[in-house]
Amino acid sequence: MTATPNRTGAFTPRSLVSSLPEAVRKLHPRHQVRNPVMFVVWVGSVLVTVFAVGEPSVFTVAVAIWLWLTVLFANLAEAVAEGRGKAQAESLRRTKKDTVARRITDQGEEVVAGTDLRVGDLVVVEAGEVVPGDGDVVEGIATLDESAITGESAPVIRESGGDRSAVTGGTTVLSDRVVVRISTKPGETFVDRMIALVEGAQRQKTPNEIALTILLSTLTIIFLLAVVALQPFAVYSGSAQSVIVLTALLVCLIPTTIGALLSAIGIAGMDRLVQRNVLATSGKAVEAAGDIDTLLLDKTGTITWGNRRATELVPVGGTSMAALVDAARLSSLADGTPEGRSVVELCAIEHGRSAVASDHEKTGVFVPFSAQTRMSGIDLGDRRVRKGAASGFVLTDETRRVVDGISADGGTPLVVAESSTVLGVIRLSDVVKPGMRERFAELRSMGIRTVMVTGDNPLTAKAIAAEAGVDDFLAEAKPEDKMALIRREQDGGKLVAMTGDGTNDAPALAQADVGVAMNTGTAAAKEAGNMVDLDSDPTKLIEVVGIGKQLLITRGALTTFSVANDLAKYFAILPAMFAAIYPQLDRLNLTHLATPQSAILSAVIFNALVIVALVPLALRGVRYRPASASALLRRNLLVYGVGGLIAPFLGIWLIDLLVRLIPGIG
Ligand SMILES: Nc1ncnc2c1ncn2[C@@H]1O[C@H](COP(=O)(O)OP(=O)(O)OP(=O)(O)O)[C@@H](O)[C@H]1O
Ligand SMILES: [K+]
Ligand SMILES: [Mg+2]
Repeated sequence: MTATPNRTGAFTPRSLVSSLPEAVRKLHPRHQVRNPVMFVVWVGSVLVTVFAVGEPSVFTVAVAIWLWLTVLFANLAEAVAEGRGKAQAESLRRTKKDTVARRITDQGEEVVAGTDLRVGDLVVVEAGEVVPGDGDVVEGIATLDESAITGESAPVIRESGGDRSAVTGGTTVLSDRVVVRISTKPGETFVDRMIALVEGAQRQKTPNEIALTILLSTLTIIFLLAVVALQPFAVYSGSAQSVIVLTALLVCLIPTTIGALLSAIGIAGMDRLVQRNVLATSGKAVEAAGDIDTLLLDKTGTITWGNRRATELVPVGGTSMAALVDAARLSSLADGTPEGRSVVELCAIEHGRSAVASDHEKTGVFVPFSAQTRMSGIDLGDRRVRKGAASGFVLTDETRRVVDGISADGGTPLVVAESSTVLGVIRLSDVVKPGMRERFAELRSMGIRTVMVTGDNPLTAKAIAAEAGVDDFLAEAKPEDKMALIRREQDGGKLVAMTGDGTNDAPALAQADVGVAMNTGTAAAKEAGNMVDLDSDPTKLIEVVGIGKQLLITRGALTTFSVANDLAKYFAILPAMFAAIYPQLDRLNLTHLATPQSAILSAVIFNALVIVALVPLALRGVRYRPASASALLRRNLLVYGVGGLIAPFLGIWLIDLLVRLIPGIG
């Protein structure tokens, strides 16, 4: 949500220097073979070095040095990108200090090391203590400082029973006392996984990256053949080229720019998510986010604030207000949902009824709310009191009118009934978050369809959908309906994203191409999704889509630039190389490079410097405004394609002005 203090955001030139040792370490061939384009440069560097040692000249030594620098700069790009994650992993490790846990036993409490906890253990955590492991609050409510994980210093509330029950090891309880059931083994906690993730230990090439690598390798082979084929032609015309010149030419022509920056772009994309407190378990998910066609959003808590509160009681069928208040309160006394608690509060504040159950009331059998029945209530003696969605009751015309009236306003009607007699209706009010309409308009301009999914009735859903400006809605949705909707969209060839927090959401989160689980959500939801939002902000999905798009666009733009660049280099260098034999070619030698040697060396230097120059862009991502994919493509081809064609002529010409001053070259 807000900028977080412990996140290393912007690229600084200093990081180029501090990443140098790592870049040197990456010169090892074991690392280089993973990147075919750069491996060719590496082999070329070795070759030229051997020749330079055998027959040292200013030219050969200079070319050898700059070829090694090319490889080093590529390593540097990757090392800088990784360095940011390492800094973060370091700060996370600090939160993993040795904790002690107060484990509950049959005899009472015992103090054990946090590392000795087992899944299912119950531990007590009180104000001032550190949560010893990941788990769910099973008793009590407390405020916690989660800044160790999220970087966000504002306290958060965690409580038993609801969608805000998950706590993370390493965070601190600020007030009150909770009992936590441990849900993960020591060593496999969320922080452990997070460290592995930001360090890139698990990073694998995504399918898109693999496809691009194959394309780049193919280009490399084509250029290799083209350069080799040049030699007979050169020999025939009496100007056989040296291995050094041919190698230099090859390096200039193969797509080194994108080859060098590809992995940094991917790492930086993950990193941009981390900076926004989203952890992706795979780079594939980040890419999928950039291609999303359909976005599923919950109504309550995502589009609306989610603190849905009872605001009014409407008796029907001649029922007295007192009788309705009595039944509404009774049905909610043991209902721990925010909705249930707000009903009890309304009865207490506006109707003077006690907010706690009497001893007699405590003997009732509570019927908890479930998303399946959409109902909750109590059986007390021979009284059967229920409240819930209107669809679960038989309504008179009068009640139907009240229910529809509340729904049409965007409120949620809860019908209250005793035995089979409807007594009245509770109005639950919720407010659409500000700025939603603009966000959905933004998504629409990117070509993304938004669908609001809610358990609420169609009328309420329609009213809220219209107010918020979503494209479509699905009402009276049970959890399995979400999954069915996702399947339907996917069968139509669409990529689908959704957010969720409940165990109920887990199947749908797993089915979605991008499933963002809330950090407060249940362990099942977090396992099922491929991203976790530490801020538990369901609208974060919109930013995630933006980051995914930016990743794809950055990669596309730099690929375009790289290939255009290589083509331009061909026309910048060749005329200079052959000008001596074919004077007519000199007319093509637009930039009037001094000598063939200075032309070659300038091109190699330019080729290497372009990599460093583009590191900030690769890490930051190209600037991105919401627009349709085709508009973005057009703009990118124009800016990066044309820019890529012009840059080498300018750059090589400028470098040549300096290089020609070197004795033995100019
Ligand atoms: N505590 C409760 N007791 C009885 N009925 C409830 C309670 N809470 C919600 N309901 C009813 O059940 C319906 C479905 O609730 P559910 O939580 O499945 O979806 P929702 O919160 O309306 O939508 P969303 O999927 O956006 O969270 C609600 O619209 C409401 O009519
Ligand atoms: K190149
Ligand atoms: Mg709900």
